[in-house]
Amino acid sequence: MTTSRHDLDREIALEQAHVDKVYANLANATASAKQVARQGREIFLSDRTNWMREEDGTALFERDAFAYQAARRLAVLDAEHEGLVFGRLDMSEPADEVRHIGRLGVRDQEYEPLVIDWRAPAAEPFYRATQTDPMGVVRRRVLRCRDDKVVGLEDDLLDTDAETDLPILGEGALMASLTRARGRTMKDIVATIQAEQDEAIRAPYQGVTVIAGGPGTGKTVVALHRAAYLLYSNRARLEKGGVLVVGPSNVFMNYIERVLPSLGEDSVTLKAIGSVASDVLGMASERVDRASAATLKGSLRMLDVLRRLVRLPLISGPETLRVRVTVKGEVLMLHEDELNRIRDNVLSHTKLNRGRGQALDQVVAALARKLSDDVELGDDEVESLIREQASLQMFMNAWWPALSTPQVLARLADPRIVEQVAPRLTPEERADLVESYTWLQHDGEDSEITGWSVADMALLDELLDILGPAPVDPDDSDEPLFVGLDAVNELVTTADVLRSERVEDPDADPQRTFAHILVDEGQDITPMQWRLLRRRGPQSSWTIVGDPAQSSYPHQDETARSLDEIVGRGPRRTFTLSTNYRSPQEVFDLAAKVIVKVFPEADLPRAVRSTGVEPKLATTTPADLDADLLRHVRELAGQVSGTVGVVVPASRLTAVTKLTMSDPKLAALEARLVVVTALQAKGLEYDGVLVLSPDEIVAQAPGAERVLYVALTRATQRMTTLDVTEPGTPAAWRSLLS
Ligand SMILES: Nc1ncnc2c1ncn2[C@@H]1O[C@H](COP(=O)(O)OP(=O)(O)OP(=O)(O)O)[C@@H](O)[C@H]1O
Repeated sequence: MTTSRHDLDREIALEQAHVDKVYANLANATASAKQVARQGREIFLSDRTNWMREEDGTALFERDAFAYQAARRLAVLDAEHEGLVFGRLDMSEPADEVRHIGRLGVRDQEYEPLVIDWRAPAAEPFYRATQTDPMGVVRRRVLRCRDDKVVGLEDDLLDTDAETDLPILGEGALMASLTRARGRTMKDIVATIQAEQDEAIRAPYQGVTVIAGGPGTGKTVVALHRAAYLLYSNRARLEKGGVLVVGPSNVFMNYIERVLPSLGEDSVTLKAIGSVASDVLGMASERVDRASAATLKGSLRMLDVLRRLVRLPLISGPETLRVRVTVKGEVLMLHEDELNRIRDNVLSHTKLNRGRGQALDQVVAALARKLSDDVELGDDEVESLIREQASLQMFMNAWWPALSTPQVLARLADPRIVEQVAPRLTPEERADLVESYTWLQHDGEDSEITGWSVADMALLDELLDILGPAPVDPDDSDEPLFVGLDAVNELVTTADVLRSERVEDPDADPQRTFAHILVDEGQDITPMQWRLLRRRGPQSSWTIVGDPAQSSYPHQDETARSLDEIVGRGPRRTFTLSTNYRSPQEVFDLAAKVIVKVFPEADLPRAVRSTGVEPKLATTTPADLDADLLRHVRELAGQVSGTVGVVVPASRLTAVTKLTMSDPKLAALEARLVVVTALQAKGLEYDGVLVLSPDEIVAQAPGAERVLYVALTRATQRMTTLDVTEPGTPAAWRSLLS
């Protein structure tokens, strides 16, 4: 490989000339797009009777649609200071053709391509060509740019048989990119996508695409590039229908949020799993239940509990659950059994919040049937006499109130209710469930735990599906809940009826739906959460990213069944990524030893690089913990130039955060230092990682050793583990290493 400074400078100057031309053309296109937009607006705003001129305006818009698109995406890129051009292909077929590859396509005045969008078919060889199959490429060049300046380049000679005098420069773009210090947010990999990753990115839109592979194989970053690719190849469908990207937490969403804008896409909705249902619930959560409750609440067994809960009336017992009216001096009553039958009958085909009218009708009819035959009144008269009675209205308000989902779920704080609605759970599970809602009794004052949990969001969303939306104002519950037949008299025409039903359509699903849903860390999505997601995409196609070996939800078979429901009969394709781009071999070898003992079927990727530095396995005692922890974290911070992550068991999060902040040296690191639980660290990476007390992480996290495996696979450079044990007592997890 030629590496002389002179050659390099000459080639950089040549590339700079092309990049300058690209920016100049783009500036022209943007200026003309803006001008056309302005003219278009003026035309539309001018005299509305001048139809010819309006048509002119439309034509202008169509002709310049390309410029608009480019200008819009450029505005996003500008904000990111990313280099627009990052690659070049020198082709042998077609002979001597040169293609520059970039974040968006740019053409010159003659409509000749100056830069090809990385997602276009013509750019595919940039990612797929190899020396075995050069795909017509002689030389592949990666350009490193800072804003609009070319600062370096790396070449690969792909067609070794081709007679060429093209210089081959540089030392490999991938390694340069992998060894850079990490910041707080994920970067795009558009210049260094590898062939197996490219296949997953460009997989067809339809059905379900599963991206599997071990830690650090690029599943997340590949999935995000896939979202950008799908927007490019199916823009009309996806911009209209929307793309939803779901991840495990807000920290994770913040970590990945810059990737799509850096690829010029800003129209994607990003949500943590605890926020997906905020569209209908008006709330979100990040709070994780204790392991046993989290697992139970994620299970499909909760469906039976919720359905029974909705059926269970708020009032019960022969003295309370009865209705009594008087007609012509005759007392008519319905008792618990009869009322329960009506309730079951209505709820067998109607949602509770939509069924009140029917339930009232059936109660009235049943009461009317009780009237003795010798009362001489027409059926209609009897029914309207019954309906008028205040006792009936009061009974209906108590028996069939419009319910909000939190009101219903909150009933699980009462052990007597749980006893009735959860006969299939074990006594321990029932106790776990009640215990997880004790915060509802305390007004949240003395307890650290307040508010609904992430798992509750899926239960609330499910309840909404069972109940139907509550009417806007619960105080109006004597009124018909929705405009229905009762209101027809006031309407004039059939069209009015239809229109009115459209506005208040009680059968319309309230949640927002998407055309494509991308789920990251899919191994942690519980079956109840899959149901929540499916309601957001009944017709959508899916990209599902995950690694079962990192799962914190223990019942994988149940999860697999939920996933099968999503797939239905649609096409499903799986891509398994096999190279670990994150952790050095020394770090990953240690993590691999842990996971194969407990999860032998784990996908173990091959680490792409090695640093020669083994992880450090340190031990301390409870008494020395604070001092030793600070010492080790300071040491790591001195060894790496990027981020340092302290991964702790959940019970120590607050204490360790305070401890590190109280140390002036560590406090000075500011954004470079992060303290997170092992669960929060999912999907993230840091240059230096300290894993505190692996044994406690195993004991406290729902996925036990699998969550420890997550913690042990976060480092890009160096890792220290710190056991906290009494002198002479070895840490239990170390036995997994032998
Ligand atoms: N082709 C590539 N070029 C440069 N960097 C890459 C490439 N592929 C992956 N990486 C980098 O490797 C790191 C790991 O990627 P990513 O987080 O997507 O992996 P993952 O498979 O989702 O990991 P985990 O399962 O642990 O969440 C990231 O820093 C990513 O940018």
